Amino acid sequence: IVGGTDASPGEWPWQVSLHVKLFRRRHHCGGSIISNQWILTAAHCFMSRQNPNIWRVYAGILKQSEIKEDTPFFKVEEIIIHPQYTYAQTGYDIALLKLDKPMNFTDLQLPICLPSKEEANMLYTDCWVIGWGYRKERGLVEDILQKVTVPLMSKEECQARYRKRRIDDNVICAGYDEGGRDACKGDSGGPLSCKHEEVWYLVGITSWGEGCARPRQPGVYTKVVDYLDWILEKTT
Ligand SMILES: COC(=O)Nc1ccc2c(c1)CCCCCCC[C@H](NC(=O)/C=C/c1cc(Cl)ccc1-n1cnnn1)c1nc-2c(Cl)[nH]1
Repeated sequence: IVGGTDASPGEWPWQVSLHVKLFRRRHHCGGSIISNQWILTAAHCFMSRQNPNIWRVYAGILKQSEIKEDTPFFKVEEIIIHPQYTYAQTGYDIALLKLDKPMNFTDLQLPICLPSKEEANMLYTDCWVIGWGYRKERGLVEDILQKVTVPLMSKEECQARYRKRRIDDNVICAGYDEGGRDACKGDSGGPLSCKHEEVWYLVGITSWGEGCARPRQPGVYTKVVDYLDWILEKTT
């Protein structure tokens, strides 16, 4: 996260850290708890790593340094990648992880609400992107979870910023024309969370951008409300 501040314990209880256990263990992507057995994240996190056995889901943590060999984690039973996904810039950047057993909810690990179809065109005004990603394009994974507020922008405005690309319908863009605050490497898969009438909704999944926090290069997020049918089909 570029231009953010430290999160507090329990502030974002739906945020998880997805680790890959290969030669060494390391943070790979963010994700969001949407029920006691399902995590919603980005499809691009799994390119060439689709074997569920190498993944570890750490929930209820604020700092990466809380994760040690004996720190409890959830195993992944199944990885479901959207069938139309090819790569982040062409959309469908969404995936579901089924945990091998249901998690108990605590003050530090709780689900976030999925947006409702009725509110698909809602203009959310209190949106935050969070993660342990880099603070700048050439950086390192952060220890303390970072948060930054970003304004949503219209599809037309986003298309105008990314003229070389086709910004399709099922993404949502967020960022500042002057730059300075954005997601960055290591934040992908995590939530774009928006608060509306005291309830938090999972409006976006951190997907891609042209550099981090550059002027007029907003972050591009998978628009979760456009995938509600797919999510419900796969999780019920
Ligand atoms: C110590 O552990 C680590 O260093 N871990 C570790 C550290 C870093 C990384 C990994 C592991 C995962 C790499 C492969 C999967 C994922 C590959 C793509 C992924 N993208 C993002 O997270 C965000 C993109 C992004 C999103 C928005 Cl909304 C806006 C601008 C963005 N950026 C544009 N340029 N940079 N960011 C990424 N993630 C990393 C990189 Cl490196 N790139």
